[in-house]
Amino acid sequence: MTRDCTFLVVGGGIAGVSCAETLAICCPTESVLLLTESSIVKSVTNLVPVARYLHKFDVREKNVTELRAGIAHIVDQLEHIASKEHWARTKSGLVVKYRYLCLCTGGAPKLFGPGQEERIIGIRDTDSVLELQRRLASAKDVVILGNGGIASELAHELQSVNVHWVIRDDHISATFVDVGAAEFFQLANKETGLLDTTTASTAIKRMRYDEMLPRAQEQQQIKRGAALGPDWHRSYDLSGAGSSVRSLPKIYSKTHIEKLEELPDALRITLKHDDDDSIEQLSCDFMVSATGVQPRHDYTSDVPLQLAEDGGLLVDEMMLTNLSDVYAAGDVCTAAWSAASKHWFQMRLWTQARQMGAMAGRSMAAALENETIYQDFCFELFGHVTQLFGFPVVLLGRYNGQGLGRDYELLVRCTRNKEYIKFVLQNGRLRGAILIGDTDLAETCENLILNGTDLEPYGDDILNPDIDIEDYFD
Ligand SMILES: Cc1cc2nc3c(=O)[nH]c(=O)nc-3n(C[C@H](O)[C@H](O)[C@H](O)COP(=O)(O)OP(=O)(O)OC[C@H]3O[C@@H](n4cnc5c(N)ncnc54)[C@H](O)[C@@H]3O)c2cc1C
Ligand SMILES: NC(=O)C1=CN([C@@H]2O[C@H](COP(=O)(O)OP(=O)(O)OC[C@H]3O[C@@H](n4cnc5c(N)ncnc54)[C@H](OP(=O)(O)O)[C@@H]3O)[C@@H](O)[C@H]2O)C=CC1
Repeated sequence: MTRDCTFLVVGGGIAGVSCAETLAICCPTESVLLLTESSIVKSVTNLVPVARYLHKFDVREKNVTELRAGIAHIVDQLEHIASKEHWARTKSGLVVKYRYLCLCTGGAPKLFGPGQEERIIGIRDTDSVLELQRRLASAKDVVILGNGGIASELAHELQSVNVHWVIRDDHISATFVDVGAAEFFQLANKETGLLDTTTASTAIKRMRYDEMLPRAQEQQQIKRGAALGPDWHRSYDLSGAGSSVRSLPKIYSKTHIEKLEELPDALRITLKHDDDDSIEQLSCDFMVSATGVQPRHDYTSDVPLQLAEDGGLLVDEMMLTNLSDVYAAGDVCTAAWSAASKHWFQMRLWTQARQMGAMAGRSMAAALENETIYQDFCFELFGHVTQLFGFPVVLLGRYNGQGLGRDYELLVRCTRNKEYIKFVLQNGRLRGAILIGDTDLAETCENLILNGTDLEPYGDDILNPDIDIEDYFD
């Protein structure tokens, strides 16, 4: 069995669908074929600009048959790529001859432990959330391991269950925010409902911080499925079998798991606290290992695909891999140019999956037409819009001083239970920002970062609540 197409895109997540849609728009007379494991694919809807580079959007699941006209599909799994001869083979034995190929096969949760434990789960796709829900229904104690996006969401969303949150850092949500913002969230969480906004007091602080260096990633395990959409937890009841009185998660900071034991009716976890090497034991019904993503490329190729240290397929600015006419986008790839970018770096997020998918589509279309194109301007500035602990959050540029060494200053404005604004300044220039709450500062910060405006003359006034900096710089 064989099939021909000009463009073959593999993966029905946001990267694959964005790539296929871009190709269908750029090359309406060419054949675009989407090869996907599942007939349910993801697409972006309700795209709303928050600033010039920042967008909010919803992710919708739809049947692959509902994709725009001009995109054909096959529900199957990629097994092998013969890049020199320009064909790919699927698990069911179908050979697809292509001119250009794009790999958008996403990632899988990287679980803690050897991967055999029945009581450790990861969250990635709809199936994994249904499994979480099933286990929660009879659970009284749950451990969350990890300090990134999923852990932060679950710590806020799980109800009627005792949540034990084990983190290696000294503060919560460390992949996204600093210690000050973490305190802001925890305080707001405790005081929700008691807030009197009229008496909220504002404090401004300037301080120097050391860079928080990334730690080595550990255990890995491969699982299937397209990743969930933003606000995925709103569509599911995440209640346990315990008391319905809302209790805050118990946080075990600067703590490692020393040992895991699977008992007939529980998981016993031995914790070691880094500060004093003390040992503590916990028993839980199950543990959610929210410990990051492992790029997923469980197919073979005639020429080995070049991998980055984190296991991603290395791609250049045009999203091209080391294989001729083979591109990659989204969670499966690692941006080779990331380290050299002034204001952008890679994080495995929806926004970047969408941008990379579209960029790969444009590159493939340009290659077919023999045209030269440039990298999209969206890769000039890192931007992420999300929601943490019920607050809108905007992250811009090197928001945690990533890659700036020790050579930067922080300017922070905090209004309890209302807003937390952090500017990362280097040589008087804004290099990054964390904006929590309805600050309306996203576009101004984008401009200040990209224009490299000298903010030295304004001193701490730059965050003075009595000065409208939006007006100031417009
Ligand atoms: C619980 C959760 C919440 C998240 N929340 C947010 C958020 O709020 N904001 C945000 O920015 N990001 C969030 N993310 C991250 C975001 O979902 C991912 O970065 C993004 O979805 C990656 O898209 P992708 O298309 O690269 O990969 P995926 O969505 O993983 O899609 C990969 C696709 O490839 C298919 N595939 C894999 N191998 C093969 C093969 N051999 N043959 C055929 N098909 C194959 C898979 O079935 C899948 O359809 C979240 C992730 C998770 C897990
Ligand atoms: N709102 C949003 O934007 C959301 C985004 N996401 C995205 O989905 C993906 C998956 O999320 P998630 O799994 O939370 O991944 P993240 O990469 O966000 O976080 C992984 C966390 O696990 C920690 N970790 C890794 N290994 C271990 C270990 N062996 N023991 C203890 N802790 C460990 C990491 O610590 P360290 O940094 O020290 O290695 C880090 O805190 C990510 O790309 C994330 O950005 C998910 C949910 C919400």
